[in-house]
Amino acid sequence: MIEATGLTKHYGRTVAVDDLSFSVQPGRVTGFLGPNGAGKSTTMRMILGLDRPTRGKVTVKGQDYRSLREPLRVVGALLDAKWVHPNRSARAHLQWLARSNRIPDKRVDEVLDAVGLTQVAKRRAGGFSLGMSQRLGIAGALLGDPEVLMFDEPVNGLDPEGILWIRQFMHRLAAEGRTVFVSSHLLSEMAQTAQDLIVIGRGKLISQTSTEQFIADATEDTVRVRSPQLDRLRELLDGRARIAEATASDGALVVHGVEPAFIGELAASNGITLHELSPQLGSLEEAFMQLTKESVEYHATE
Ligand SMILES: Nc1ncnc2c1ncn2[C@@H]1O[C@H](COP(=O)(O)OP(=O)(O)OP(=O)(O)O)[C@@H](O)[C@H]1O
Repeated sequence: MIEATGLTKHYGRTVAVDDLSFSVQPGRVTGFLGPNGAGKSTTMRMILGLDRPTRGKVTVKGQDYRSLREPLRVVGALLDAKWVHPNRSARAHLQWLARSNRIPDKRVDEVLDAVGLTQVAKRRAGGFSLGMSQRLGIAGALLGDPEVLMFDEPVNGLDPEGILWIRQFMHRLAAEGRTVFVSSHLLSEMAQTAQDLIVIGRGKLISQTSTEQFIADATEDTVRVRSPQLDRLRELLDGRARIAEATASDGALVVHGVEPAFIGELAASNGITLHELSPQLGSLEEAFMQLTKESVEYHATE
């Protein structure tokens, strides 16, 4: 569990993090979402004691990171996948990390296996692809078998296979009861990875909610419908008070103001065949951009 209260960080006149309060729960993947420069990395660095807050505080399992006696056993983090000695092998890199934290060598083989790097453990880490480097970084984060894991933009630059692997791996870690906190500037990615979302912009909290709720709010009652009996369906919909607007586009009807289930039931009870009945997820990115627009503009004019 991670808890921030009034967390604030100034760099000279730049307010990187501004009175941020949130909590990250165990057993779930929590997405930390915000446009570039929103303050995600700064917040993560403060959680890890790499930066001191100007005001406020952040604790991990109720404690300040700096007061943890064996921090690697409590929090594991991947901030920068390229943070390895290029000439060291993957195993040597992990052994060095393990030994400096009094973690037994056998744990190195366990984490190599967990991330699927056993076969290449003797190869020099400097020659690793980005996907392999990310796996090595994650192996390092897992060394102390910590309850809390943090990943800063872990899927940046990865191919679809790598993204899928990371996503599934995070779900597995959360299912084991761990607290998984992962940052991204892509809502579409987070919507598929995270169960909870903490959205920030310009260092300030914009929203803290479940991903499901965020999507429900963002895509509220916009549904695309295709049917060979579209005119009939339109007539039926037009008669309903809850219809806000109905417009035809590329042969489909875009309906606002009602839920998909309502349209499905209406169609079924009138013997209308549906070829498509889809909630509009396209508006998800729009909702995110709308939410964070001010913060992006602020940075663009800085
Ligand atoms: N060491 C520093 N010195 C001065 N300003 C900094 C420092 N670190 C971050 N900042 C500024 O603080 C703000 C937040 O940056 P931060 O890197 O935390 O954002 P971010 O959300 O992680 O962005 P990105 O997605 O681009 O990594 C930015 O305006 C950045 O320029």
